[in-house]
Amino acid sequence: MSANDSPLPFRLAPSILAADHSSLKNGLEIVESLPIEWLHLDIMDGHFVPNLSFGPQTVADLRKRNSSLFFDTHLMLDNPDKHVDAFIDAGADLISIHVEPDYDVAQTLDRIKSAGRSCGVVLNPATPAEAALPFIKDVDLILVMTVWPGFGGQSFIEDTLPKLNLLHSWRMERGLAYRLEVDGGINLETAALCRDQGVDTFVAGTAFFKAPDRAAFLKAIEGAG
Ligand SMILES: O=C(CO)[C@@H](O)[C@H](O)COP(=O)(O)O
Repeated sequence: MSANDSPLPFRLAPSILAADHSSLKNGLEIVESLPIEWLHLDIMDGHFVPNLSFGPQTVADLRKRNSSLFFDTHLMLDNPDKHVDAFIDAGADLISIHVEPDYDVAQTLDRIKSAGRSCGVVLNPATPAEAALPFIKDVDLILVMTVWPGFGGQSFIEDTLPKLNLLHSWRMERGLAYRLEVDGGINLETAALCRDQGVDTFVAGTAFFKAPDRAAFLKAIEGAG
């Protein structure tokens, strides 16, 4: 075990954004066919990020399929406070909200927790780790974007690695148990770089859904690093 090993078990969260949107049910079943606990759901508003994806109805419909997957829901919205209740009602297990827009982040995290759901904060590539500091005692997860959010299939930004290291050392020093998650350009090589910084939770869209052998990919990424 290296000094940078996470205290938490590995999780792969395939991003359903990279699945065929004419049948997200099929995407869900692909993930369920493997020993994977988490599913990542990317919600984009076309304002905070330059793309649109899907909304609470889609999350609710996927939830209705009686999936036991943990719905790791990433809100890329200008006004997460206005929409968070809809995602709670839709059955999201964890809701992560960005710290960059102008709204009451602490109050919105409280709403998520009061509904009995897990909560997280998200940092864009240029947002310093310090922006998460006011919330680190209250969150279950910190998500570091390793690409600019909005689109799948982008290249990993290596400048984010020191931020991961800092967020990992803060949780170790303070005895905190938040997960450290990365999202964007994650493949076997970049996952290993992140694992070296203490990351335990890996979102993968393209690398997972386009893998010729997804079971082999899962095994390899679990051992990466
Ligand atoms: O949130 C986002 C993009 O904004 C991500 O979840 C991407 O969907 C990850 O896709 P890949 O980079 O793995 O293709």
